[in-house]
Amino acid sequence: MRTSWADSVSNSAAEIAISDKNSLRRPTRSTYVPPHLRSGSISDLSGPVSGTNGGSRWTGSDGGGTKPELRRQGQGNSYATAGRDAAAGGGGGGGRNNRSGGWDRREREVNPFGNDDKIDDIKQNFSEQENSGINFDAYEDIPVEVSGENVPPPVNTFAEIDLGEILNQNIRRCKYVKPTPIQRHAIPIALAGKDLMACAQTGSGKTAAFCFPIISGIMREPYAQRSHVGRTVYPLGLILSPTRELSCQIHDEAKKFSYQTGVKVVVAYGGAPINQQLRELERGVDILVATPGRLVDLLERARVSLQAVRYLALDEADRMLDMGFEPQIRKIVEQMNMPNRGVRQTMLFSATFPREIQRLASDFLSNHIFLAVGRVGSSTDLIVQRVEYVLESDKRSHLMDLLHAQRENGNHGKVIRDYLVSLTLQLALTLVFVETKKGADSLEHWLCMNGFPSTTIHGDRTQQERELALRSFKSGKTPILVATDVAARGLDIPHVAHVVNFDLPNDIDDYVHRIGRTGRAGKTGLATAFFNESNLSLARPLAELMQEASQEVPAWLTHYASRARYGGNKNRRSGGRFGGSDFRREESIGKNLDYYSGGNSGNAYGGLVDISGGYAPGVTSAWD
Ligand SMILES: Nc1ncnc2c1ncn2[C@@H]1O[C@H](COP(=O)(O)OP(=O)(O)OP(=O)(O)O)[C@@H](O)[C@H]1O
Repeated sequence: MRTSWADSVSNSAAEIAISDKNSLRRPTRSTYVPPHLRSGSISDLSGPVSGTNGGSRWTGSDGGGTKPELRRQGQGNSYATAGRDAAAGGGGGGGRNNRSGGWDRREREVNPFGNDDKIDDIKQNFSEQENSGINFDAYEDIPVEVSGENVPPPVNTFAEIDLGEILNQNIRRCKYVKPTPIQRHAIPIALAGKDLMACAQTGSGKTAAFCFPIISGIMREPYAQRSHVGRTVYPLGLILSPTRELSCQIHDEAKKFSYQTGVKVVVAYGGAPINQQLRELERGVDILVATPGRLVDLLERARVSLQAVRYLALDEADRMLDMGFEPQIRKIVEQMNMPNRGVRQTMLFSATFPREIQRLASDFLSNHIFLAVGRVGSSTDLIVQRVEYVLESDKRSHLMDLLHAQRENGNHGKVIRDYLVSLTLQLALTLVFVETKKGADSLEHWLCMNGFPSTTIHGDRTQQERELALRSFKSGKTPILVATDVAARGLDIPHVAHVVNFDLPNDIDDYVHRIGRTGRAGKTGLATAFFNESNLSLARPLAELMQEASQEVPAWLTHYASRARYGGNKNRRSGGRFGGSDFRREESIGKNLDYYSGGNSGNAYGGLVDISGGYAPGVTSAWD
């Protein structure tokens, strides 16, 4: 059995267990009405609703739960004006609608950029060459596939998007000079209020692609004040992710993006003391970033209600909707009073999107736009992939050889380069993936004994240990991290130069996410995999993947691939690159229907479009 599975399931199971225990123990409060039993809107509830208009604030002035694109009509002026006002106020305004929520957070808000807050300096020093970390050349000519109705055109610069001055300042503080391809396409779609299923390669900036529109949308909300009823809070935005560490990371990013906008972002995840999270929630929340287990707990305690959610984003959406998480997600989205699809705006993001998960995901979407940027489900060309035949019994000595070679090349440990000028730490970190939690501990111990400072992250460690391990790895104190699949998705750790698949996963998508911990944001990386007879089901998809990424495929792997039958369903790639094209299109073609021919005429992006190459509907895309 794969660890990735065991880990995520055991993590979420642990979170459910906590939640079950708590809900059983919790004394019934006489005043408490469980959210799912409340039939009315927030405004129907008696009790002190803090906020000018209670339930109607998120529905807009019509009070009727209109779609964002409808709501936004005619708001352009106030939006722009408020942005100007905020800018005139020195960049510290409470957003376009002065989202004070009854308290002034500006004084208390910690600057997530540290002291590096001299916007004018940043502006002055800005140039594409020196900034950003993103090598945009690496993303030139990237194939883009969009399908759906009335797709807004992409933008080339952040300036073309009306995000408002404060958000733009934060983008500059992040040193983002221009949008990445996924951001160029996804942000205008999301700002138009469309539901979105977006696939883009690992490390290509998906987090900002869903955070910017949510923050901007909340800043546009006509009724600015944050509401709560008793101790229940009503976030407007909900971002779900599969692991605690990823939720923390998204939270950190979102806090940077929303700095001084007045939009408050709170994180809730299992394994950490819930009381602290409850206290944070009580101070107010506009965007809640959460893992599903802890969110269910908060919902059952009625400390969070989803009734006001206007924006729902699932990061690593294919993982969130696979067998491990799907029941929990369905419960959260369908049984906890969240506004229906079509009323809320739903955005699903991942680097991989198998077709069967796309089909399942459409239950949560309304007339969505499908967007694929880059070779979906594939690795980026920035990652050099090597696969080596290594017997189980030889794996440790083989790893040792790799690490020694790396050390000799001066590629390991901490090298301080140009300290006085840039204070940049140039780290070369190695991430080693193994199958089991026990295997992780044992390999880490062995590496340490052999003079390679290492640490480990997996589901059997306490959250405190996990966070400590991650910090120690990031800082270079322990430049080797031995991990199970708990670290496979989403984590954005600078300077990971080498990913070693000591044990290969069973699923090619997991491989894609694992190696995607390196070669991020335009930087190059190396991924080495140890392959042997126990990985036969992966031979074919791995060989295909490497070939497509212009990697050297060893002859022995090609041989195994030609003999191999596909293992599980998920590794079957016929009919679409890892679900890299819109399943609606594939199905309509299968049924000989022209799904996109109706209702799209007159819109430049109304049908299936390859923006880089410009092929017509029905023509196979660059990676099919
Ligand atoms: N426009 C931009 N300019 C420069 N850097 C950017 C830009 N957008 C994002 N980044 C940086 O790129 C890195 C990768 O972004 P992010 O973590 O959002 O990738 P991702 O696509 O979500 O990856 P994964 O699929 O692994 O989750 C981050 O360090 C982020 O700060």
